[in-house]
Amino acid sequence: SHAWGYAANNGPDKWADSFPIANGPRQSPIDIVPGEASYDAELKPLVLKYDPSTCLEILNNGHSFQVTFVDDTDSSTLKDGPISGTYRLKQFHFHWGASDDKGSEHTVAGTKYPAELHLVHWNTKYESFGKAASQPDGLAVVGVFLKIGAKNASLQKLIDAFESIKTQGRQSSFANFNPATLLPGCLDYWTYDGSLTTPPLLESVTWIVCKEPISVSSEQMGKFRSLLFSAEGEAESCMVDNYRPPQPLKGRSVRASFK
Ligand SMILES: NS(=O)(=O)c1c(F)cccc1F
Ligand SMILES: [Zn+2]
Repeated sequence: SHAWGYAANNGPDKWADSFPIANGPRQSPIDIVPGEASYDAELKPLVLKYDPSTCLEILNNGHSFQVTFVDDTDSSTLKDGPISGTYRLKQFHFHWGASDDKGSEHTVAGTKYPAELHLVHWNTKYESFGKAASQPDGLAVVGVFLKIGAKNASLQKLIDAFESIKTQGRQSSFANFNPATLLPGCLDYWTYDGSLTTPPLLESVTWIVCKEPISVSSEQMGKFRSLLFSAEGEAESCMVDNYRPPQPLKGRSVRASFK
């Protein structure tokens, strides 16, 4: 059945069995090689406008934890950057490792970060996230690397909610969180055409990966690893290593917004 996951029997190396697009021409993530990215002076600065009052809930979906937003108006949007039009924030989530030496999906010249944040936006030229997700210009995901360092007060607000979403399927209300507090100070980015990094792996994502990481303490990473893939009453399985490794570039170019 479609019970995909990150274990040996249902993980990234098995996804092509049920989702053949896994071997498609624009799959994500990729290894970003800064020396091979081409600076594009026509790329605009990102314009992110987030309204904390659109924050709805935090949930454990069995693959990651996710914070979901009300997306029936243009309150929280992404504009400019490499995209045209207006994309609405739908949710953000993370990918991380079992130890601090791995966890990110994108890598930078082979370097893995301990975690990666994804802010998922959909193109309002389509009527919903679901419709947009099947279109080549339907989604725009902003990726932010997490690097071990100082404790991050903004991440701590998410961590403080983990007790209520420990197991798969649990969700709890989560209000007035401003995702802008998770962005690095500098919004220089790399951009390329890619896909969802989890099944159904749809090739509908304009990726926008920030060059500058945000900080997370090692203790905070430990709290990420206290979440469970498993549901209540099932044998406990720690939510770790929920990342897809880099995929073939297949001739795509990666552009840089900075010199
Ligand atoms: N990882 S990702 O950002 O590509 C992603 C999406 F964009 C949308 C849904 C799930 C998901 F995992
Ligand atoms: Zn993701």
